[in-house]
Amino acid sequence: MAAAATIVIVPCWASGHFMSMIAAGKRMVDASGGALSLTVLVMQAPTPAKASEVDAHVRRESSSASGGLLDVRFLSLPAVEPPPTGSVALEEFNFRYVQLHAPHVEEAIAGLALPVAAVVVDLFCMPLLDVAGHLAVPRHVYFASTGAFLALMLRLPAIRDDLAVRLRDADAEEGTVHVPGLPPVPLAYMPACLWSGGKMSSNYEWFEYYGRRLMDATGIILNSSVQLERGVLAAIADGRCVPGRPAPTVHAIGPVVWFSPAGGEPQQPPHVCVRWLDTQPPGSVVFLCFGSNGFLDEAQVGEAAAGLERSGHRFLWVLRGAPAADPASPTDADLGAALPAGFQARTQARGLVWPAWAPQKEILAHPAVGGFVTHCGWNSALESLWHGVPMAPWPLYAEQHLNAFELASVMGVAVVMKVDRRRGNFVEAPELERAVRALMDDGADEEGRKAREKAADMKAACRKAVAEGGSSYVALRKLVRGISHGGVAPSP
Ligand SMILES: O=c1ccn([C@@H]2O[C@H](COP(=O)(O)OP(=O)(O)O[C@H]3O[C@H](CO)[C@@H](O)[C@H](O)[C@H]3O)[C@@H](O)[C@H]2O)c(=O)[nH]1
Repeated sequence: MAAAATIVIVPCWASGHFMSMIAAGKRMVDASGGALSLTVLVMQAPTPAKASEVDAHVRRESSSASGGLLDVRFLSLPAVEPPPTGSVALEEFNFRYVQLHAPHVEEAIAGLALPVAAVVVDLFCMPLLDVAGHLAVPRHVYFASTGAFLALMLRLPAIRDDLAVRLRDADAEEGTVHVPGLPPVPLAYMPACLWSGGKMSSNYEWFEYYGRRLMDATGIILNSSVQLERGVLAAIADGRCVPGRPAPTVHAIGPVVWFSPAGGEPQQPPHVCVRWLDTQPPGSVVFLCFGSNGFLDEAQVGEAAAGLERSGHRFLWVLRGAPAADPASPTDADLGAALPAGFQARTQARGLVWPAWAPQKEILAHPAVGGFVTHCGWNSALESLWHGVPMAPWPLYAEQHLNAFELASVMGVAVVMKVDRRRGNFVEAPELERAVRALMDDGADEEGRKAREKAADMKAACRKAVAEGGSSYVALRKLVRGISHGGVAPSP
């Protein structure tokens, strides 16, 4: 049937956000049974490397969407001149860059042929909430991270003074922070976007702003589920985050990962990493990967190589090189130069180092993979849980330290690994060796055994959440019903 209205989504250009939001948008359209279409307004990314990543995503998604059953359209917004970077904090730059798109977003929405049922903006595109407000269209925020980070952000304005003082204190590492619904969070696990290098981050005030603006949304669409984060979701719903004001309804529709039987879109012919995994015994390989932006410096690569070698375990290591021009885009690594002399020769019988983007979803779905050393980007964590793979958290930036705490100390699906924040999240070789052994040694380590069991439980819980009648399935349908009935025609 032809769609009667469209959902407009405005994703942020970062891959971990962009792909997650497209997948969520498609899921909404699918759940509407054809009553809604999806219109994706694509901002040109501010750097050439990110712009080409976004182009690749749009090309791939446009071809698969047109070949499929879903009504999905991509509209490119006119390019804007990025604001000067200078000494401006990253979040301020992003905010100003997004804000410059507001007139183009308004014009694009006004020019649509179908009535607009809702506008959904990424967390980092929050200035565009005002456009939807101006057009009197329901406005939702898509939150690609955890409910725990959402609870903390909602709480930031209320705890500003207390937190600001403590985060400014270089010796504050011993304290804890109260995130509603979580056990006390040690300061060492505070997100790096709030606290880094032993002091308050220059981005702090922007996250506080986002926390405040979240309250202006009609609803918050969250890539998580009640099964994964019952405590924090209850705390948000009970109004424990913002004193005296209920938060907007949180629609926990996750995990939003791809749901083909293999858990990804298998490449033909299979990728080198997958072909190598095909030759390894079940559950024997530890996989190391650090998301779309993560990379390790030279000293850390040497230390990680030593830890992996001493662990004696099989490994698949995605090793990216330091960014060249764009600080958020790692390059393909020159393995000869990056790895310690002789490492590859000594470990070639049991290890593969891959220097470029790898098919992570396919890798995590592979039966040979038994553990995942991850930077704890939330998509990576969800993909791991979807396949029941236990983790060793190695957080690097953004909110990843908080995710690491939740995975290890709340969900119990990860073994703790000591990451030295004061040394740029450095992990010593013996610590990596210990964590890999704990994760992979069969039954030898109690923490590892529990993490494997819990990860298997979470695999079942994730699948149950999105299956018919599951909490995320129900939340998605409720959201879509609400959107279908609340749509209004765009302004003439
Ligand atoms: O070689 C690679 C590297 C990554 N991926 C995929 O890229 C995505 C990475 O997403 P994520 O794990 O969330 O990491 P980031 O790209 O770092 O994501 C950003 O966005 C996330 C969602 O808000 C946050 O949780 C992170 O901290 C933030 O860095 C995942 O789907 C991976 O499967 C690959 O397929 N191959």
